[in-house]
Amino acid sequence: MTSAAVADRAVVEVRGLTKAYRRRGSPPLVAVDRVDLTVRRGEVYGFLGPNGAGKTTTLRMLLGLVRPTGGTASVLGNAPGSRAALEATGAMIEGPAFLPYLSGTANLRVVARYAGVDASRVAPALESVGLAERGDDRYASYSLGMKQRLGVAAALLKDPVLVVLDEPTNGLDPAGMREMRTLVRGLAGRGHTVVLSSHLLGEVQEICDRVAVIDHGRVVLESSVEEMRGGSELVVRATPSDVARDTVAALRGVEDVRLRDGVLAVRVPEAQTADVTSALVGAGVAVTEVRRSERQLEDVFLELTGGPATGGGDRDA
Ligand SMILES: Nc1ncnc2c1ncn2[C@@H]1O[C@H](COP(=O)(O)OP(=O)(O)OP(=O)(O)O)[C@@H](O)[C@H]1O
Repeated sequence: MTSAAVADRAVVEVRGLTKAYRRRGSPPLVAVDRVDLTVRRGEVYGFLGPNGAGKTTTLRMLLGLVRPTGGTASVLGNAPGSRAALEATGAMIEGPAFLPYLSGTANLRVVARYAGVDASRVAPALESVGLAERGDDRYASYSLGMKQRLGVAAALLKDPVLVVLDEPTNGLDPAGMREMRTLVRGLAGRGHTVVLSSHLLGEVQEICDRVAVIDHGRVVLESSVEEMRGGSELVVRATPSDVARDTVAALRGVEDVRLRDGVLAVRVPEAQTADVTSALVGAGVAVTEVRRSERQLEDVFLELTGGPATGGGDRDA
């Protein structure tokens, strides 16, 4: 294969991946149902879905920790769990486990020895998660955000092509979340490919390049975050609103106009915003507000699944 072909090859390819758990006296529980995914080199790929959707099970299959009952998965062309796949992959899954009485540095040395990685990798890994100065402090003294970042540092010890992070911001306060987002984007900036799971729409929207939306084990959408938002809309408040709607609908370039609760949502190229305003004024309509609004991932999720994005009354979404 040429080097260009290697660079183009997907880092993760998943086709028809399925995991059914047998249950005594009941039909099997299909945790992951015929999932197709492609993760390209250098992107941050988000796996978005409510609790219990099957995200962790899928990630565990990518790491060779859970055996699929159907379909295929590959990491850089290798079977998950194979030596070649493991060498190319670093992961933080279901919370990092470290020894509380050891320092961050000492903990990473333990992980490095266990993983057969040279101890010289510990310092750069700490550095890349912003913990270089706290490396000598005991793990027990770390904030939750620091603990999570040490988990990412452990995943980076091998300097892997692929970094898999299961709910990396789970439980973090807003400052910790922000640090983790910056860290993840930085990983992609340094050439790593990142696959992460999240049940937080806003987070995925901010960090990821592409997203798979998963619901009840099925991928209901795989696309770029940009495409998923579907471009921006113009929000217009004007009275009388029905005259405003008809005026805007008659304009060239307007793709769609919807009137909801007295507010118009207009799909129109950004360059034509001024045309909308002047047409309304020309029609004698009183305009009180014209602004651009991004379509949120939350709206997309509702459209796709017919339900809210977080199950079980989760904290924020
Ligand atoms: N070892 C197992 N045995 C039986 N059922 C399991 C097992 N692991 C997961 N499941 C079930 O599979 C489904 C998907 O679980 P999974 O943990 O993959 O979801 P998730 O999207 O990661 O959600 P969460 O964020 O809550 O972990 C759930 O219904 C879960 O109860």
